[in-house]
Amino acid sequence: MDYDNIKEVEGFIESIIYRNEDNGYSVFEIDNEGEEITCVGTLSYISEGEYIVATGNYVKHPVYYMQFKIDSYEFQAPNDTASVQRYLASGAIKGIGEKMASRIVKEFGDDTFRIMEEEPERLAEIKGISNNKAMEIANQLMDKKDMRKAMMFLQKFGIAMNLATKIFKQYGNQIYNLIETNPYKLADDIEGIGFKTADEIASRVGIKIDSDFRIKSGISYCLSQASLNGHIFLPKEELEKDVVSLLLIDIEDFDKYLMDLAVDKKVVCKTMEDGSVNVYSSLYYYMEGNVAARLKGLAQVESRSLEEIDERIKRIEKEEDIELDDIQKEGIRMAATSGLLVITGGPGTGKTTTINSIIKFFMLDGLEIRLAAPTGRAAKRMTEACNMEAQTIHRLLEINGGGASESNSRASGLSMFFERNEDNPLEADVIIVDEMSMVDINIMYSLIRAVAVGTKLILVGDVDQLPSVGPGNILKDIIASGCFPVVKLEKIFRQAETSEIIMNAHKINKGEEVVLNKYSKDFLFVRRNGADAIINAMKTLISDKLPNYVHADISEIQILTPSRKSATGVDRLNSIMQDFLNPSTQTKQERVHGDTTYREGDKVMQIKNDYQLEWQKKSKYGVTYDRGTGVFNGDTGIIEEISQFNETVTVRFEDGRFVDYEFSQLDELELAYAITVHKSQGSEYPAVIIPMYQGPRMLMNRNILYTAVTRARTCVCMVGEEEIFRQMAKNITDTKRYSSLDQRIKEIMC
Ligand SMILES: Nc1ncnc2c1ncn2[C@@H]1O[C@H](COP(=O)(O)OP(=O)(O)OP(=O)(O)O)[C@@H](O)[C@H]1O
Repeated sequence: MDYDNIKEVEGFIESIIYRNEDNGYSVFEIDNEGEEITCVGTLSYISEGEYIVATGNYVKHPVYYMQFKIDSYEFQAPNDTASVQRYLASGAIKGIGEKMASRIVKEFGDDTFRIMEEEPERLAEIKGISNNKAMEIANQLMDKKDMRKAMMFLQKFGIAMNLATKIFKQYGNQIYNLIETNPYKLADDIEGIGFKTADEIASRVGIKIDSDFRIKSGISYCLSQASLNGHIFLPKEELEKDVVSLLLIDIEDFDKYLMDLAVDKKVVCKTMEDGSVNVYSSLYYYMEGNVAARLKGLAQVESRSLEEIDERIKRIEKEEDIELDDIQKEGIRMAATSGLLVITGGPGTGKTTTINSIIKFFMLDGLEIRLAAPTGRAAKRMTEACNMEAQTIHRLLEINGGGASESNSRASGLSMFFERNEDNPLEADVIIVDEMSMVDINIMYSLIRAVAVGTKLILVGDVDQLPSVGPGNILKDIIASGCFPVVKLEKIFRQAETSEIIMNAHKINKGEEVVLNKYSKDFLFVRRNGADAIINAMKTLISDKLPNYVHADISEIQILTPSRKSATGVDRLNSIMQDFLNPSTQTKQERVHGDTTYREGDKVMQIKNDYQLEWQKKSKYGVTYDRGTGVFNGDTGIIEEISQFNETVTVRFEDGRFVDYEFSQLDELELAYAITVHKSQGSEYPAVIIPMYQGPRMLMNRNILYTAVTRARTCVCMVGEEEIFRQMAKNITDTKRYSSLDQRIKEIMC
């Protein structure tokens, strides 16, 4: 065949081989009078059975040979009886099979399509088609036509195909009117469309920049952006400033817009005692209130003989061969007599020892105890430290997949995802949650809804760790409220000679001088100047020095760095360390996705919670013995295999789970030779390496340094400039987080 001269093909779409709903890229086969042609192209809409006329040219694919690459195309209504019959029989219209199609065409001939569109009631003349069915068929035809038109329309605004489908499903033919009057509604209603996209559409259709819709949508957007930075609310003045700089207009009567949004129940404005006003998105306002009320409900006092408690503490001390400190004992007494307890302290202050004694105490009562932590790694650590199974909070609450995404779940406080809630609370007498500093308002709300009054809740954590990534300041606020029993552990039990990590972490936290040298057993500072010299020294440490020193595999040693983008940020370090530790070879398969090359043998991390991702556990013979769903933010593993044929990347996670990622799902993974300190929260590694090099000031602070250092079990290795270390240790200008759980608790408790 003379492929070079063929510039147009046409035929029925026989089968869709591949379609990316994000960008419309499709591979499909058409039947051109018996000849099958494989076509590739970006199509806003596609459906098997449609008749397409496409222009383009043939290209040669290395595996699939000749394919027709589409430049432009149009769908044509079938125009001869054979085509009409074929279209109807293709399954494109639900409820019409081959036999029915031939009956219809026999009756109406070439006029079939016109009749179906203009006089659909006549379809009922055909045997087997009732009046209702006739109308249903007509509706389907109409819908298809409408959908095609809407997709083409939305594409003009650069809206991805799957979003366009969602938009059409939500609004149908209202979409044209909506886009012309208030495209900002899309940002409210459609997950995946944000203010920026809506604003872009609005400017194209000529909506005024000071339109009410734009201002109100801008306010909601600024509040949601604030929540991404951890805030539950914003002071009114700050919000107004954000909105003005977003919209680049003067707003005369800001209060009026706030009032409108409050009437629509989108925001809550709260006037404080000093007359200032805080603005909340309604979601977080009610979540905070709910968490406060439920905490109050749990905080019941149980009367119990102190003598009996102390007797039992003695018994535990004897059995465990340990002498508990006075505060630790007090902690056990409080746990025995309170429905809600917080235990807080820095590293090595005996939190785990106290939890373990509490567990023993309640075991002697025969109580059912459940342990949980916010991430998989933290839960694993807790399991080892307590010698009892700990789960992620997600698993504890029995995540059910639900079919929605995380951002969707945010809108409903995640709760739609969990089997456990107020109607089906956790069946436990005592629930102990570790690493509470990582718990944000969403997960706290979901957790507390599932804890019935009468179940004891013990919250454990170190308030000086970085706050949660999500909004809220839960642990700090609960303590700050002063309304609940808190055990503050301050004595460092691990001695200086055995752990400089612990001693120095406490010094950093208190702002005391830390001696830096390279002769320490576990707190090393290697002086280097300049990013490249620092990275070279890091290479030697990770490949040569540390694995033997801490008896760990290279993959277990973690590089932690404050920033993403600097010269020693995550992105650059990952690319350098990948080349160094896992270079390209002929035998290793690779897959490029975005800016990243994924290679067999690479260390990777899951970077979002995906409740639907399937995993399997396999025996050493490759036989699956366990399977389930859910892979969570922070889970780390190694790329075991990349299959170009199946278009999958298989990752073996640290806990032995295998997960197949389709190539299109690679956004969920990141290389993990280096990770941010934020991502390392709740994890512990045998050794960590931290570059000490300049970066964005707001990330070069004490909180980050403290969190990074406390991630190391056996050895912390800092490489770089001493001055940077000193600056970080000094910088306590914590970026302010607006949350008010402490106030809300006080309001209902006092
Ligand atoms: N009362 C005590 N007497 C003697 N040693 C203790 C006591 N309490 C804790 N320790 C010891 O101190 C060390 C640190 O305690 P533990 O692991 O409980 O602290 P932690 O706060 O959980 O630390 P991290 O946050 O670093 O895990 C352990 O070796 C533990 O055995």
